[in-house]
Amino acid sequence: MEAAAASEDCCVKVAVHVRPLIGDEKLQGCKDCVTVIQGKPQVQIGTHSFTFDHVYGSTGSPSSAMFEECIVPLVDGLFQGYNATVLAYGQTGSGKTYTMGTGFKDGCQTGVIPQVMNALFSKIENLKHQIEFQLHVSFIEILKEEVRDLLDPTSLNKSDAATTNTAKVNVPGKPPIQIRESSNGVITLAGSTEVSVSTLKEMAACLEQGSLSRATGSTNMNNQSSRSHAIFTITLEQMRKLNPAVSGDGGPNDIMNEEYLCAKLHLVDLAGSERAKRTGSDGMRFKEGVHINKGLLALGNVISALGDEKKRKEGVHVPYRDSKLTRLLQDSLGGNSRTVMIACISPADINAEETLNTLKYANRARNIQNKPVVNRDPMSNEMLKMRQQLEYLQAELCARGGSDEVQVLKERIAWLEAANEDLCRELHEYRSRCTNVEQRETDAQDGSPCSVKSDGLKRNLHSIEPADYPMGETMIGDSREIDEEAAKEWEHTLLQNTMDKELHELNRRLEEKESEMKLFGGDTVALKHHFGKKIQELEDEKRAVQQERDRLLAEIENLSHGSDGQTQKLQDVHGQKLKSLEAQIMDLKKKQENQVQLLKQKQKSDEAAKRLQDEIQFIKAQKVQLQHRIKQEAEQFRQWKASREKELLQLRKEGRRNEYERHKLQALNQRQKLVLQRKTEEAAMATKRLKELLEARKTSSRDNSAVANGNGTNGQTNEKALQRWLDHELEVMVNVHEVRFEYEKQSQVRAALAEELAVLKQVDEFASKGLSPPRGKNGFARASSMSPNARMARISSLENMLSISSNSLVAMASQLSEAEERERAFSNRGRWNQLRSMGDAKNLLQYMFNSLGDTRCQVWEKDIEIKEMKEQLKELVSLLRQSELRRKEVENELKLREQAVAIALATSATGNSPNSLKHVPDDMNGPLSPMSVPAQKQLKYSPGIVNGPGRDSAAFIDQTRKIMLAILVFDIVLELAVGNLLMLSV
Ligand SMILES: Nc1ncnc2c1ncn2[C@@H]1O[C@H](COP(=O)(O)OP(=O)(O)OP(=O)(O)O)[C@@H](O)[C@H]1O
Repeated sequence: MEAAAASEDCCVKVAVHVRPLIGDEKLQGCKDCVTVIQGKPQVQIGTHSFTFDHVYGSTGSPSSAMFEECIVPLVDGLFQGYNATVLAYGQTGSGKTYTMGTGFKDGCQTGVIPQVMNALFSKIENLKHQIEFQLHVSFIEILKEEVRDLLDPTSLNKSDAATTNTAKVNVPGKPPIQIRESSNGVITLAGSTEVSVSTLKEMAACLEQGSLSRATGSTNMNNQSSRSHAIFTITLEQMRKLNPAVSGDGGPNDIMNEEYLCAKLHLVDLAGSERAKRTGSDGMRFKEGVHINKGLLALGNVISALGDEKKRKEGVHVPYRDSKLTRLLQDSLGGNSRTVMIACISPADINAEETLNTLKYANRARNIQNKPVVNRDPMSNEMLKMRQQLEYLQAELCARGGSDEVQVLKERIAWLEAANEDLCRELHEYRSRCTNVEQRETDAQDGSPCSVKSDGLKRNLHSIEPADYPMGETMIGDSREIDEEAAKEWEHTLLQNTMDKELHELNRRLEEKESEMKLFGGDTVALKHHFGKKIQELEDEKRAVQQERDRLLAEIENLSHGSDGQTQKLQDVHGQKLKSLEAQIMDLKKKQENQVQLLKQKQKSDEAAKRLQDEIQFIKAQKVQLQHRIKQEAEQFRQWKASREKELLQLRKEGRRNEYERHKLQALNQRQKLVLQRKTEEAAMATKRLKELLEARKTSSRDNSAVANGNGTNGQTNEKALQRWLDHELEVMVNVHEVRFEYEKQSQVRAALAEELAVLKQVDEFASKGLSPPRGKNGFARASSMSPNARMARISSLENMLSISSNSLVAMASQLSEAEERERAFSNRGRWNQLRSMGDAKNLLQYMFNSLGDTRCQVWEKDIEIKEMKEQLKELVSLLRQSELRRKEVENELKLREQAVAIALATSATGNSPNSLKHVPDDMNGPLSPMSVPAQKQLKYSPGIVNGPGRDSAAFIDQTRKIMLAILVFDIVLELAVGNLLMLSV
C-alpha cells in the first residue's frame, strides 16, 4: 500500500473530557477544582488556564456531543482512505475506558468504539451497492512492554486470564507479536490476529472478547483499573468503481476503473498514569505501574519532541523507539493519520496534580502536526492520475464542442443563486426572531422582582449569627419547659380550688338540709301516735256525746207523750241539754276534723323530711366522692411533680452535657482551624519558596551555562558558580520534598475531615427522616449523640475547613506539577552537563563531601534533640493517662450518685417524703476516694466538697453538681493537654 501524493497538514485535535465526581470521591468529600468556561473550550484549574479544541463534561459541551463533533469526521475520513487514531489519555480512574467503551459488555452502546462500529456499518449499508467493502479488526494490548493478542483464538484460559489477571498463555510455538516497519515507514504488527468481520454483531463480539481478555486489576483509585494499553484497530478496505459509464463490459477496462483504498482506525485506550502511593499498589501491581508509567513517559517525551515548535524546527530526534507504545503510535503522532486525543480528567481536588499534568500534555499535543494522506494501492494511484487526465480532456472537449450545454449550466447556476438568496433571507428573518425570543426569555428570568425579594430575605436569614445557637436552644427549651410546668401547676391549683369550692358548697348545702331537718325535729312516730290517740279520744268522746244525745232524744220522745208541766220542764231541760250536746258534738267534730287535718299535714311533712333525708344522703355521697377526687388529683399531681423533677434533673444534666459538648466542639473547631491554618500557611510558604526557586533555577542555569561555556572570568568564579548551582539544586529538591510532604499531610487531614463530614451528613439525613442511624458504624454513635444544631455547626465548620484545604491542595499540586515538569526537562538535558572538566568535577565532589559531612553532623545533633523531646513526650503522656484515669473514677462516682438520685426520686414518687434521700447508699455520703495530687492541684478541687452533713437531698444534689463541674474542668484540662501534646508531636 502506498500513500497517495495528496497530503494535508493537520494538527492533532485535542478534546478534554471531564468526568463527574464519582462515588468514592464524593465519599471523600472532594471538591470540584476544574472550571470549564461556558461557551468556550477552555479549562481552568488553580491559576492555570488551557484552551483546547473541545471540552466535554462539567459545564462544557455534553459528553454525548463528543462522537458527532470529534469522531464522525474521522469515520468519514476512513471512507476517503485516511488513517485515523483516537487516543484516550489521562490518569488512572479518569474515565478513559468509560470514554472509549473498551470495557464493552453485553452490547453496551456508550463509549467511542461501540458508536464507531454503529456509524461504520450504517455507512457501509448505504454504500454497499456502489462500493465493495472488507473489514478486519485486531485487538492488542501492551502489558509490561509486551504486545499481546487479545483476539488470539488459540490462547487458553481466556476468562481465567481476564479475571485472575495472570499472563495469557499462548500456544507453544506461536511466535510472539513483533512490531515491524516497512520500507515506506508503515508500522505493522506481525503475528497478531486479524479477524475478518462482515456484520456489526461480529465486530461487537471481537470487542467484547478482547475486553474480557484484557488485563484489569483493582487499585485504591479504580477497582477495575486497566493495567495495559489497549489498541482496537479497524481496517477498512474498499474497492470503488470509478466511472461505470466508461465501460461496463467486464473487460480489462474494469480494473482500470477500480480504485482500491485501505485505511486504519486505531482506537487506543491507554493505561492510566499512577502514583504507587495513591493507588496503594505493591507486588505485581507495582511492577505493572512502573511499566505503565515508563510507556507513558516515553509517550510524553514523544509528545514533547513533536509538540515543541522549536524542537521540531531544529529537527530534534523523536524517541519513538523508546517504548512499544510510541513505536506503535508512530503514525498517529506526527505521521500519516488524523488523530484525536481525548484527555480524560477527574475534577476532584485530590487529583489536581495529575489533572494538571494531563492538561499540560494535552496542550502540548495540540501542536503536533500530522500528515494524513489517502491510502491507495500503487495501481489505483496510477489509475487515479489517468482518470484525472481523462476528466480534464473530457472537460476540454465539452468546452470546445458543447456551448449549448454550457448555456444550460449557466442558466441552472443563475437559478440556484436566486434560490440561495431567498433561503439566506429566510434564514436571516428566522435568526432575528430567535434573538427576540431569547431576549424576552432572559428579561423574564432576570427582572423578576420576586427573586430579588427572596434573595434579600435569604440574605437577612443568612445574616443571623449562628454562633449562640446552643444558648438560644437551651433558653428556648428551658422557657418552654417552665411555661409547661407553670401551666400544669396552675391547672392543678385551679382544679383544687374548684373542687374545694364544690366541697364547700356541698358542706353548706348539707348543713342547710340538716338544720332544716332539725326543724322537723322530734320523734315523728310518737307524734303520730299522739295524734292518733287524740283522734281516738275525740272519736270516743263524740260517740259518748252522741249516745247521750240519743238517750236524751229518746227521753224527750217519751216525755212528749206526757202533758204535765213537769214533763214539759223536763222536756225543756232535756232540749237544752240536747242543744248543748249538739253543740258539743259539733265542737268535737270540728276538733276531729282539725285533728285529721293535722294528721294529713304531719304526713306531708314526714314526706318532706324523708326527701330531705335522701338529699342529705345524696349530698354526703357527693361529698365523699369529691373528697376522693381531691385526694386522687393531689396524688396525681404529686406523682407528676416527682417525675417532673426527675425529668428536670435529667434535662439539666443534658443541658450541661450540651453546654459541655458545645464548649468541646468549639474548642475542637478552633483547634482544628488553627492547625489547618498553620498547615496551610506552612504549605503556602513552602509552595511560594518552591516557585521562587524554580524561577531562580531558570536564571541560574543560564548563568551557569555561560560560565561553563567559558564566559566566566576565572576558575574560582566558575567553582563558586558551580557550588551555588549545586546548593540551589539541592534546595529545590528539598523544597519539592517538603511541598510533597505537606501535600500528603494535607490530603490526610482533608480525608479525615471529609470522612467526618460524610458521617455527619448521613446522620443528619437519617434524623431528618426520623430514622435512627445504623448502629456500630464508625463515628455514627458520636454524631447521633450530638444535638441537631451542634451537628449543623460542625458540618458548616468542616465544609469551611475542607474548602480551605482544597484550595491549598490545588495550589501545591500546581507547583509540584511545574517542578516535576522542569525536573524532567532538566534531567533530559543532563544534570551534569555543567561540568566541563575533571577539575570541575573534583571540586564539586569535594564540596559535596563537605556538605554531606556537615549535614550528617547536624542530623546527629537533631537526633539527640529528638530523643530528649521524646522523653518529655513520654512524661506528658503518662501524666495525661493518670488524669484520664482519675476522670474515669470521678465519672463512675457521678454515675453512682445519679443512680442514687434516681432511686430516691422513684421512692419519693411512691409516697415517701420527696425531701429525703433514704435510698442513698451510705458510701455516697462519704468522702470521695483520694484524688491524685496533680489533679487536685489542677482542679483546685477538695474531696471535702462531697462530704455532706448527712442525708439531706439538696446538699447531695449540690455535691453531685459540683462533681459534674469537676468533670467539665477535667475535660477542659485534658483538651488543653491533648492540644499541647499534638503541638509537640507536630
Ligand atoms: N463520564 C463519566 N460519567 C460517569 N462515570 C464515569 C465517567 N467516566 C468515568 N466514570 C466512572 O469512573 C470510574 C473510572 O473510570 P474508568 O475505569 O473508565 O477509568 P480509566 O481512566 O480507564 O482508569 P484506568 O486507567 O485505571 O483503567 C468508573 O467507575 C466509571 O464508571
